[in-house]
Amino acid sequence: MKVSSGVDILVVDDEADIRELIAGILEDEGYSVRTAADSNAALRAIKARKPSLCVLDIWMQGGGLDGIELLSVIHELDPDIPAIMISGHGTIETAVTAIKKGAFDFIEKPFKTERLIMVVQRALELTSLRRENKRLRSQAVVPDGLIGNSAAAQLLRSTIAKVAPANSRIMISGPAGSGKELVARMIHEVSPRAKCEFVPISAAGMTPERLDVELFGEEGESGRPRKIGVFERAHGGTLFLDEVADMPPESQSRILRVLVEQRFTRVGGAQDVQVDVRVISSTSKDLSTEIAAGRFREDLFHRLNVVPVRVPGLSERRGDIAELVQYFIDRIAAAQGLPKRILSEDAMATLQVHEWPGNVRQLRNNIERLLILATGSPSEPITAHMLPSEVVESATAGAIRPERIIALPLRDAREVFEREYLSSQIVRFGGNISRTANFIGMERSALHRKLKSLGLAHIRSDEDDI
Ligand SMILES: Nc1ncnc2c1ncn2[C@@H]1O[C@H](COP(=O)(O)OP(=O)(O)OP(=O)(O)O)[C@@H](O)[C@H]1O
Repeated sequence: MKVSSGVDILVVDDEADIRELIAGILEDEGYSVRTAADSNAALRAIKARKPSLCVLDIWMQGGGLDGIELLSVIHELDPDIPAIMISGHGTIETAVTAIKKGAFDFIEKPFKTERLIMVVQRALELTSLRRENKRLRSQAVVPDGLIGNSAAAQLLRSTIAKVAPANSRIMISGPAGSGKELVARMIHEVSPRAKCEFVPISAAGMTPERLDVELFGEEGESGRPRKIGVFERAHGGTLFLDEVADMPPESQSRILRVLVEQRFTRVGGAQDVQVDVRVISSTSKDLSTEIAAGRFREDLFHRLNVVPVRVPGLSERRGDIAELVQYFIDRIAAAQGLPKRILSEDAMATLQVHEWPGNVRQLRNNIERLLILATGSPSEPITAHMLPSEVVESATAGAIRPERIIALPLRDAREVFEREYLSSQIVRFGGNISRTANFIGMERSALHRKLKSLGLAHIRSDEDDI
């Protein structure tokens, strides 16, 4: 099947004949293809225009980055560009590493034309599916629920219920990917404004001029709008200023004026537009630092930060991880027509001790990758060694450090170990002693005695009293 247009593929290989061969095959399929002989040329091409997909040779001679290093740089620029790796004989292990680092798939040289075409098609399909899911999610009238039952998740739910009915502006802070936009959507959905739109806007990557048009719209002939801005679209509803600290100073001043005056003019226009909008903002940066550095207006901060809401990072609510994992498995499997998988106890434990710097979004991406790449029959559990290497490595690195306990006599060292081990296990099982005892292979009553002797009796859950 020929693909008409719009798909732009970048082929990076230091061998001219392979490069041309791959380009020729893909062009015959109707794709538009650009080529690069090394990583520098590749990065220049990507910066000039974002490709729909990259085909990267793993081993490239002549200086510059190799394919795997290039893959990391590309994904730093844009994690959504799918990459297919080309590996030579004997480099399968490296190709597997590339997949763990986020490559979509790999093709072994010498390869069959059909295999190349099939992998490219699959990668493009998956990417467009993801884009569509993202679009649907951003349009969804009813947001996904807030998953999790940790004390932090419960507090967040009760805060949402409290702040939603009021009309006050809200500033949601929390690390990237922790769920700030989800919380904003939930506030909108349970507020009296739910019948009108929730409109998110992010300033990332926009020039101040473009952002002005996005925020306030643009006026065409005879005072008629050529483009409606988000302030107008959110009339009666909620405007979500995502990562508000990314707003350039010019836009900060204009937003402040709208908040004070409740009116604005469209770009290129003279007519006042009046709106009734509730503004919810989010930040993953410490705004007091941004204010001190002169990057964020203090008067705007006070206008926006009427009710502060903090969304904790995932490492502060590890008790939610098991539930989130199950939720993502169910959702992603259903959305992408993939078989559901179960996780072995050790795989789940590894996910529960990982730091998750990218928070819930990173956990979600890892689950999606696991479901897509999982080998073996769907009835076989996914084990810890099938998880991405950085997750497995950080789990072992977090274990009791020998340099800390080496200075202790055995009895005290054992106590340090038992204390850390048992408290982590209990947190992992949401404070449930029976499940903890079952997993660690101890009688429930013996575990109770042990916790008491270690001074840890308080961390068990209430319903678990003996
Ligand atoms: N408690 C939760 N239950 C279910 N899904 C969640 C939860 N928290 C976050 N998510 C999901 O994780 C992803 C990231 O969340 P979201 O976009 O709200 O984070 P964010 O803090 O706004 O991120 P950023 O700072 O990068 O804009 C989304 O897919 C969201 O639906």
